[in-house]
Formats: sequence, C-alpha cells, structure tokens
Amino acid sequence: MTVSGTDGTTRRASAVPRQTAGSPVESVLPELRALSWETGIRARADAGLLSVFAELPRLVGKALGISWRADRVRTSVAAVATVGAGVMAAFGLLATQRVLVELFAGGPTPHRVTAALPALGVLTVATGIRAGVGITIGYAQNTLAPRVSREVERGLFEVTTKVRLDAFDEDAFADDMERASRGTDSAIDLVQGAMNLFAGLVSLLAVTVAVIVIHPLLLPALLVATVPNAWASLRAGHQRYQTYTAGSVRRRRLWILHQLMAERVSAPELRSYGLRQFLLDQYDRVMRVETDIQIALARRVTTTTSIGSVIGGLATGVVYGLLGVLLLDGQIPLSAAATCVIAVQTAQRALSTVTFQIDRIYTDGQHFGDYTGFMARAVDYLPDAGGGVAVAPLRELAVRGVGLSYPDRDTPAVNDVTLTIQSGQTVAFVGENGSGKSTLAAMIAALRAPSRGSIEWNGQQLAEYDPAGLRARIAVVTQDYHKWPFTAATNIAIGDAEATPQQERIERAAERAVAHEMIRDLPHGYETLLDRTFAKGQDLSGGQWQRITAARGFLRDADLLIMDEPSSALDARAEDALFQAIRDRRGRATTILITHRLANVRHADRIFVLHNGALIESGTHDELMTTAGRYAELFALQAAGYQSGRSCA
Ligand SMILES: Nc1ncnc2c1ncn2[C@@H]1O[C@H](COP(=O)(O)OP(=O)(O)OP(=O)(O)O)[C@@H](O)[C@H]1O
Repeated sequence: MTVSGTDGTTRRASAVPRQTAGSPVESVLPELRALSWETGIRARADAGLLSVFAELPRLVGKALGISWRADRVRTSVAAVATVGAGVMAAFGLLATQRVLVELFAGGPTPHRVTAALPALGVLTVATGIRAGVGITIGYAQNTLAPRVSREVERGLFEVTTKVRLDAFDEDAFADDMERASRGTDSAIDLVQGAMNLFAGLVSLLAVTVAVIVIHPLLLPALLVATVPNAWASLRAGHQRYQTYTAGSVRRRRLWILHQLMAERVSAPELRSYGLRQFLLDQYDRVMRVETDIQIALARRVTTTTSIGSVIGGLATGVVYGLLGVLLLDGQIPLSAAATCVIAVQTAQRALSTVTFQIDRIYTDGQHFGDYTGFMARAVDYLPDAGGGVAVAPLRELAVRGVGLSYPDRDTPAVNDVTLTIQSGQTVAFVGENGSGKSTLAAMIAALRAPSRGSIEWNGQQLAEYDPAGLRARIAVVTQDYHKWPFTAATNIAIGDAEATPQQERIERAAERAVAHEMIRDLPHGYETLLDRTFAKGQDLSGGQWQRITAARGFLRDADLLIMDEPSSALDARAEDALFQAIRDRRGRATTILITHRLANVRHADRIFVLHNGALIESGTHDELMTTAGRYAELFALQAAGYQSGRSCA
C-alpha cells in the first residue's frame, strides 16, 4: 500500500500511526512526565492567596539564610541600605509636605520661596542619599548573586559527584536530582526576590508613617487606593500561572517535535524512515490547538488586567474624592492633600513591587525547596568512608557468593557468584546479553556494592580499603563509555586524572589502543576538540571513540584492568592489535575482559561463563570446549558464521 505525502512523493505506508481527523494529538505522543522546572509555577497556580502569605515568612527566611552563608558583608550592606532607602523615602515625603506648606502659605512669593528653601534642601539631600543607597543596593545584590550561585551549585555538585552509583538506578533519585538542579538557579532569584520584597515593604512602611505624621485621616485614603489594586494584581498573577500550566504539555509536545524535525541526531532516521509527513501532521495538529488556546488566553489576560486597572482607577478616584471632601471641610490643609497624592503614587509603585515579588518568591521558593529536599535525601546515598586500609599490589582477587539485585527487578542481575582471579591472569567473562557480566565487573571495580557476598583483594574485603587507593589500582573501560567534550589528549589523560598529563605517556597509551595514527590525522592532532558544540570541534566514528576509550584504560597500566566490550565497533585490524596489547599484560598485570567475540578469549587464562546472573561454567577455552556446555555452543555458533556455506544472503 502506498500513501502520498504533501511533498508529492509516494511512499509505502509504514507502521507509523497517521493522524485521523479529529483524533487527539495526545493519543499519538505518549504521556509526558511532569517537568521539574514547572514545580513552582504549578504550586503557585494551585495555591490560594492565604497559603501563599502563610508560607512567605519561611521562604524569605530561607533566602536570607542562603544569602548570609554566601556573603555576610554584602547581605548586611544590602539590608541596611534597603532600610536606609525607606527612611530617606519617608524623609523625602515629609520634606515635600513642608515645601508645599511654605509655598501654599500667605505672603509675597519671594518670601514663600525663601521659607521653603530649608525643606527643599532636606528634600534634595534625601533624594540624593536615596539614589546613592539605591546604587549600593544594586551593587550589593549584583555581586551577591554569583556568590549565592556558587555556594548553592557547588553544594549540589559535591553531592551528585559523590553519591553511590546505585542512586542513579532509582527513578525517584534521578527526578529529584533534575529538580534540584533547577533549584540552584532559583536560589539567586529567591534571594533577590526577598530583598526586593523587603525594599518594597520598607518603602510602603515609610510612606505609611509619613502619611500618618502628616495627617492620620490620610491613612484610610491610602489603604483604599492601594489594597484593591494589590489584590487585583495578585489575582491576575494567579490566573497567569494557571493559564501557563494549562498550556505546558502542548508547549513541550511542540518542543519535542521541534527537536525531532530540526536536530542533527534525528535527521538521518527521519529521512530513512520517511517520517517527514508524519511529524508535520503532528505539528499542524498541535499548533491548531495551541493557536486557539493562545487567542483565548489573550482574551482572558486582557479582561483580568482591565479589571485590575478599573479597580485601581476607581479606588484612586475614591481617594481623590475623599481628599476633596476633607479639603472642603477644612479637615486637612492643601499641602497635606497634595502630599497624599504623591504618597498614593509612591505606595502604589511600592505595592506593585511587593505583589510581583510575592509571586516570584513563592514559585522560586518551591524550586529551592526541591534543592534543599534533595540535599537532605541524598545523604542516604553517600558512600561509606571506607576502611582506610592502604591498597597493596594485587596478588589475588576472590569473589565469594556475590549477588546484586537492581531496584524494581524480580530476579537478581548477579546471583551467588564465586570465582578467583590470580595476579597476572587475563580472564574473560562471557555470556548472553543481560547475563550479568557488566554488573559483576562493576562490583569487582568497587563501583557497586554487592547486595550479598563479598569481594576480596588480597584476602581483605574491598569495603575495608581506602577508596582512592583502590581507584588508583583499578582501571575500567566501560561498555557505555562517555564522550567527554575535551581534546583527544585530555580524553586519554583523564584515565589518570591525578597525574600531570604527559604527552609521551598519552601517545604510548594511544599506540597500544591503535588510536595514535587516527588521532594524528585529526585536524589538530591530539589537541582536536572531540565535541561539535565547540568551534572547530570534530565528530568521531564509533570505532574511533572506542580506540580513545581503550587508550584511556591503558594509560595507567593499572594492576587490574577491566575492559567491557572494548572492540564491539572496531575493524578487524584494530581489534587484533587491541587484543595483542591486552595479551601483552599477561604475567605482569591482571585483565578482566568482557566480550561477545569469543575468538578473542581463546587465549584467556580462564573463562567464566555467566547465565541469568549465575556462574555456570569456568575453565580454559580447551576445557570448556571439551565440556560441550553453553560456551562450546556459543563458540560453535560464532565459528559457523565464518565457515563457508553459511551467510545471511
Ligand atoms: N541500572 C540498572 N537498573 C536495572 N536493571 C539493570 C541495570 N543494569 C543492568 N540491569 C539488568 O541487569 C541484568 C544484567 O545486566 P548486565 O548489564 O550486567 O548484563 P551483561 O551481561 O553485561 O549484558 P550485555 O552483554 O548486554 O552487556 C539485565 O537483566 C539488565 O537488564
């Protein structure tokens, strides 16, 4: 069956589900996880005003706590300067009123102006000081921000780089960590929000005090002019957050589609599977819904902000009316009425800062709560300090009744395995996919602690040794190696991160891993950056990367080298050279080799065969072939592939 795309091409219908008219897009793309960085926004969308106010003091306290720990001097300067700015605002208002009193008094104009001069002087000084204090606050806040960021982020990285590997097996931990990362960004916002809130409140208080001093009757007028406006503004904020969260899933679907259609990694498969029309259909469908929602949102926001403005305008009108009545009645002088108008405007500005900061503190506070929560929970995953015993060169490695079960798995990945490896041996772990080879190797490398049994290095349990000492004697080349975004030289040098990188040593390791020539052919040789994110960065093929990771493993010539599938992407010549380099370690250092290419383990001193987590056979190649068990069966299967008459054609 063929279908026509909008590009005019005709192609075979595939298993990809096509959208049918009216079917919801959500049914095609699977359910999305809740996004970590939306936690705060969601919380604010759900929270009523009362709960926001109830939580505010705790959040502000938290913010000041981080700020204080990050830099006491700057925090104190910002706090004192903020109070100073408020006091100057009050002074300014009182001085304004004095100026107006003198200007509205009787007598010739020159006399009135002369009488107003001292108050005018105070006003000028207060305004000047306030401006200076404002600059000080800005400077203190701006220089505090990087310090807060460093304090919080460093704390997070200290934990994420230290927790045990098994922490990452738990979904909850990974989610927790993602949310905590977002929480580090919000720490600065939380601190700045708290300071701005403080500044707004001080300013409000200053205006209130000044107004009461001028005339107590002006206080109710001030309240009428500001409170309804503030309420409307908080309400509008609440609605904005609600609308935002309602559109979140759609925006993320669009983002996923964007990545699928306009990113390098998906480009080849998009073309080879002919996914273009399928993805464009999905995009159109989501966008149609999104456009309707955006129009509805625009209407809603306009209505809300209009209501806010009307309430604010009416309230201000009421105040001005009230002032007029008080003036006509002779209850307040003209100067007080004029000052009140200025006070109302100042208070409205301060209150709009306060309401904005309340929303900001509440949402950022939730994110920061994720961070502090994660830091508290992560303590459970920190490794034991280790026994501190110095690690001697390996003589014998004994695995005794070892088992490991991953979370949410019914069957153990490794089950009651017992084996011994002598120094200088090259041994192989073989077995079908999922038989537990990598898991067992990770326990031997002390990357994972066994759930049952023990692993002994020279007769002493791994847990009793100094962890850094063990790390120095064990090198691991993992199957799922990471492509570090460094130069080729550094990618090899990190195999011994504690030593000062030496070019000659790096090149020797590269030669053993058949990587030297390949690296020299790169545009900048060993200094070529292996990540295309960077200018002049280069991509390597899978096999080229594998050579570099093998070189990383060879760099230290460790007592124990564990190589997990080091040749799965290598060409025949490179593979042969790599295994020659591994054989060269025999008698001198110990190597554990994990591979599915059984021809490469023929010369191993001992081969351990795993099946469903259990050790089912062990011996030399010849012994195992004679036994005619699972190893012999797997070996025969592979060997048959190379014999004439058997091909996939
Ligand atoms: N992090 C993990 N969380 C949960 N289960 C895991 C995890 N890692 C491995 N497993 C499971 O443990 C079992 C053993 O996996 P392991 O990677 O040790 O096998 P392997 O023999 O190295 O496989 P392969 O030959 O495919 O590399 C498998 O069933 C696998 O699905």
